[in-house]
Parts: sequence; C-alpha cells; structure tokens
Amino acid sequence: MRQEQGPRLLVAMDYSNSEDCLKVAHQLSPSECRLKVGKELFTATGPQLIEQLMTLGFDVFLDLKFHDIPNTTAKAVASAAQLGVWMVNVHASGGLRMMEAAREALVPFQTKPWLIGVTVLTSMSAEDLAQTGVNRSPQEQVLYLADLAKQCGLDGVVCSAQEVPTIKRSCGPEFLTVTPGIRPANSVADDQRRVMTPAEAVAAGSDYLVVGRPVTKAIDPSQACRQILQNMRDV
Ligand SMILES: O=c1ccn([C@@H]2O[C@H](COP(=O)(O)O)[C@@H](O)[C@H]2O)c(=O)[nH]1
Repeated sequence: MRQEQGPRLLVAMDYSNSEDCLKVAHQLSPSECRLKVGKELFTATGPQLIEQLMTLGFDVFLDLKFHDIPNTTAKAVASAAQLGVWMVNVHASGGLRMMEAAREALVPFQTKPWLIGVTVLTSMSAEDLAQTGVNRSPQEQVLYLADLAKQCGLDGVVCSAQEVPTIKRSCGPEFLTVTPGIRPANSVADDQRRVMTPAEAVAAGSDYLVVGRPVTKAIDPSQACRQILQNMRDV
C-alpha cells in the first residue's frame, strides 16, 4: 500500500463558478489542506479549473462519485487519472464488477489517483436508507460496502467518521477512510445526518476529513480552516 504525508483536511469547494472558487483557494494553503471538486463546480467549470487548482499547488480530490456500467465507469476513472487528480471515487453500490473495472482502468497510469468507494452518503439516516429498500442500518451497510470495496482492491472508502473504527478493524489500518459530515461543535448539521466534530473524527482514526460549508460559507474561510486544523490537533 502506497503511503503518503500531507494535509488530512480536504476542503469541499462547492461553488458555482471558477471565480468564487479561486478567490477562496488563494486564501488557503496547500500545506494545510487539499481541495475537493464536486459535481456542482466540475459541471460548471470543467477540467480547466482542476488544472488551475493544481497549478496553485493543491492536490485535488475529484468527487464525481461515478456510478455506471463497468465499462463507462472505468473510462471515466481513466479520464480523471489523465487529469492528474490525487483522488477519485466511485459508488461502491455499483458492485464488484464495476469497482474491479475501475481499479483495472488505473493500471496503465504511473501516478495513480487513490481510488475510493462511496459507501452510504453521510446525509442518510436509517430511515433514508430504508426508503431505498436497504434494511440494514447505515453502520451495517457501510461495513458491508467497505468490505466489498476492499475485496475489489480499492484504496479506501467514503463513510462517516462514526463508522471509521469498525471499518479499520475489518479492512485494516491502511484502508483509507475519507469522512465528510464534519461539523465543528455547536454548528448546524445542514443536510448531514451522520456527523462528528473534527476532533472526534481524528480520534476515531479518520484519514481524511472533508469539510465544506463550515469553511466555504464562513466570513473568513482561511480563519475557519485554521480553527478546524486547531480542533483536529486538540485530540
Ligand atoms: O457521503 C458523502 C459523500 C460526499 N459528500 C460531499 O462532501 C461535502 C460535504 O460538504 P459539507 O458542506 O461539509 O456538508 C459535499 O461536497 C458533499 O457532496 C458528503 O457530504 N457525504
């Protein structure tokens, strides 16, 4: 398993245009955080912005959560690798053949992005999951999909920090856990349902903490980022 140093804080740059994103990126430091580009920003701006963020020195997690037939997913993951992103993801619920195809698609690349499987979205409660026909608890379903992702040779999963200890026990300490649903103490959860504070997530063993609105909606995003980093060190 590849090892690496570097920031564990991933800021979700959920903006609708390049200008807003770049304004905040210039206030952040690649030595303190990495950047996550998701569906809103990528759909609005395309690959050019990824290049610009990488030119500023940031590692980029392209969070497009691919979920399609194996061939299409594999091609999409290869296109992401071509962009030079640091991390890319697919939905683990796309199944074994889909995840294996995604992993195989990265074999030709010398510098491979981390390939991560999304388990159960952190916005989902037990009730939300049951509405999709899944009658396991979120914790059970996350573990089930994490085990499947591990079996397919993925590098780790997206999950909530609440599930990290169980995943690490089952899949091993080197299997990466990327955890959105991070909220500083006393802040609003918004649409997130399975949340933890930065300090709790670090204590639970999360490898990478994904934080969006608490930074991007702050009056001073750089100061909000520094506060979260301080809270991560408070463990
Ligand atoms: O299970 C998941 C998977 C991805 N996300 C993404 O992370 C950020 C979280 O943003 P906040 O503003 O901190 O809630 C966002 O880009 C999601 O698309 C997730 O939240 N949960």
